Amino acid sequence: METSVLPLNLCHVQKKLLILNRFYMFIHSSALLALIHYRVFGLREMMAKNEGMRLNVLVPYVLVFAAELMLCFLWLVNQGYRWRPVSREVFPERLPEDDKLPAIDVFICTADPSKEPSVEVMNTVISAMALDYPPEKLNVYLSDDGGSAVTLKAMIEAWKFARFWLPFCRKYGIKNRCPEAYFSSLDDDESNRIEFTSDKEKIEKQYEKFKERVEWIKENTSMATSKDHPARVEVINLMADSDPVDAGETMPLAVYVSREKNPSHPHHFKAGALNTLIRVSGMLSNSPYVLVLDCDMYCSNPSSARQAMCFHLDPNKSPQLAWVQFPQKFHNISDKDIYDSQIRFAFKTYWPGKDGVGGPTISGTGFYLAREALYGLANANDADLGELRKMFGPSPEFIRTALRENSSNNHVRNGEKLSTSLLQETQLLASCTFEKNSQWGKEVGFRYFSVVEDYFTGFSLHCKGHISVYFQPSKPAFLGSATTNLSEFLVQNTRWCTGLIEVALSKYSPLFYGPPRMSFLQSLCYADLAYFPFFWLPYWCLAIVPQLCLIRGISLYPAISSPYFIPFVFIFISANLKHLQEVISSGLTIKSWIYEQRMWMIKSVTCYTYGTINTIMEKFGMKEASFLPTNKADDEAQIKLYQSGVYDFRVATMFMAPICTLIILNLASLFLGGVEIFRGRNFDAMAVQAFISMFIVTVQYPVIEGMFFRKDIGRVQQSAIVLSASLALAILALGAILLPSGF
Ligand SMILES: O=c1ccn([C@@H]2O[C@H](COP(=O)(O)OP(=O)(O)O[C@H]3O[C@H](CO)[C@@H](O)[C@H](O)[C@H]3O)[C@@H](O)[C@H]2O)c(=O)[nH]1
Ligand SMILES: [Mn+2]
Repeated sequence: METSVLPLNLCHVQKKLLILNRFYMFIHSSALLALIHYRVFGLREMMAKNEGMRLNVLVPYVLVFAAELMLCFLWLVNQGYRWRPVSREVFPERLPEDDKLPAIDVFICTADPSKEPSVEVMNTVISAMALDYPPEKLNVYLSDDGGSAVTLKAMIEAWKFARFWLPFCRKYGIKNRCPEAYFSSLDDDESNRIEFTSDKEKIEKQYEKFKERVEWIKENTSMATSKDHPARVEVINLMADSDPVDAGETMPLAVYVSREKNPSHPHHFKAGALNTLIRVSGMLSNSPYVLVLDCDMYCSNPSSARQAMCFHLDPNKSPQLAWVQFPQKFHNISDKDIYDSQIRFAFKTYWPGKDGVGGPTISGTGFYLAREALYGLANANDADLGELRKMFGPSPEFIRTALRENSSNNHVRNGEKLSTSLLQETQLLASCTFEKNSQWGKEVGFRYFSVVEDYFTGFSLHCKGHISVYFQPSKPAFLGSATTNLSEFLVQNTRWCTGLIEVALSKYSPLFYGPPRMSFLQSLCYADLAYFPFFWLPYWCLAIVPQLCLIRGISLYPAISSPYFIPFVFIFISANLKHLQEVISSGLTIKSWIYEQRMWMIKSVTCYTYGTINTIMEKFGMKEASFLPTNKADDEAQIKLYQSGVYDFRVATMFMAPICTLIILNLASLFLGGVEIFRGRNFDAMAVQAFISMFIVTVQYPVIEGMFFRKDIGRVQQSAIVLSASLALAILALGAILLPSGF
């Protein structure tokens, strides 16, 4: 046995951050205890004094206290990821020889060529085929949920172009292997040799031709997607005419899969598509590892496969390692990322923290997963065929591949025609009835329980004892298109919140389901993700109750002269400084801190609120689950607004109204309360409430601008303003009726 083998990867605990985090947890929680102490005693005092028993004073006090308790609880579950943040390092040069590397199946999902432009999707396909990995060990599967002829034809074109692109990349060691990104980037670090320059010109022309052909296909083929079509599996290598341009160049296997769709069968959105790919690929290549990509997430750095293998092939790794997650990064983030489209918090702060306590959750795209983990065969070792059918469905051929009883079917790549029986089998595996009476979506494959299939599948695998790893390379491995307009962003976030609340309000609620199955800290991390949409409860409350009381002169917070004023101020400052520290150590500036605060408030009163309502309606059967893919097609005017940091308020009234109502209400309370305070009444006791309104109004200033001062297309629509003003008036009137004057 060799003992001096150098490790393939290292894990570093971020010691300084760990100490800072734990110190912060300690002092912040002490201040929270002081706050609770103040509230409990305040309540007792109120009860003791007879006049204090007036319900209309007690109710606002109790509401604010309840909101604060909720915030304390959410703060508490938010600490899991702060406990032990880590970072990782890999040494791909220490990997075994190419011929000893395991094969990888790449899964790319697309659903609709009008929302997900084919050229962009094909760039993802091409960049995946061009990963720095032995091509005979790379198999790229594209799932087309729209069953669109455009996508199939475009994929054939992509494959033909890749036959030139791959040798070019290999020959010159091109680092950016997504053609669109490569040709539009200015930094050209390749050599300037004459041969290279002429080759580059040639390939660029071919790329332009490829794009033209895809455009031609789009113009001459129906762009319609269908919810009712048979299964179709095509091996692109066999379809593209195979005049051997570069004889000797091995190409990865490329397969187009469009599963059968039928309106009377649930299709489970992306999770359903991925499960079909698992089965079909099991028949055709059956690689032990799987890379999952969204159709817009191209491989920006071809090294990711080898980097991931530094974990999966580590001889010292735990046999439980199921996936290596890379961060989601985006190519279209503005310096002024006003919507926090990059989801900084998750990928820069949260995931490294989770990595220290059991591993990050699956983030939908950019992860290398061990196929076996999805089969859950560990407990089914000596299951008989009957039991296996109950798990995997009625295909003995597929079961054999899952048990790895037949060697992988490499004949497909070698140019042999797909045998009719094999083809029929894949079609059966992609049919919409195949999963009936099986464990697909439950115990096998990606889980269907929630529309955030990534979160729930990760949770489920972690509950089964698997672990995962988060790796952030210095050069981003994958780049996608983030949603950069408010409308799209709010719809997407509402979908996520709906999915998370589905889990939070179910028997899988992480604080209950997690602890017997995973560490408490890891359960906290999952709980935090599932519960954060509940922020809407305290946010609504704190945006209305203190304000109405301010107008009526009812004090809900300690006076400046009271010793309890200190913990309140401390909590506010400490929480915000911590947030600021996390923003700054993510490499951003104080501006991003304000953007995040703003979006947090906006999302709370819209996405989080509607997400909860959606889930409750689904539970009562009043609404069906849905997954509307985001729009990835560019809208020039909208991109311009985002790039210049101007909010685009062309948003459905349903989203705009809650935001505007609360802002108008806060403006009114600031004004009316301010007048009273100016008259010399009770400033000492009302200061905190005045500050809350002031804070909200200041942070949300761009919305005020959008309502009253902007004239461009992105301003808030008149109808939304009128509706919001009326709603705000109604709330004010209600306050005036229900609350006694404290002056
Ligand atoms: O019925 C569907 C719906 C979507 N998709 C594909 O799923 C991917 C993600 O969809 P997108 O519209 O980009 O949603 P996002 O909200 O941006 O996706 C994030 O959130 C999802 C969970 O809600 C995860 O699955 C994704 O990986 C993650 O990037 C895309 O490639 C779609 O083509 C399908 O294949 N079938
Ligand atoms: Mn997306």
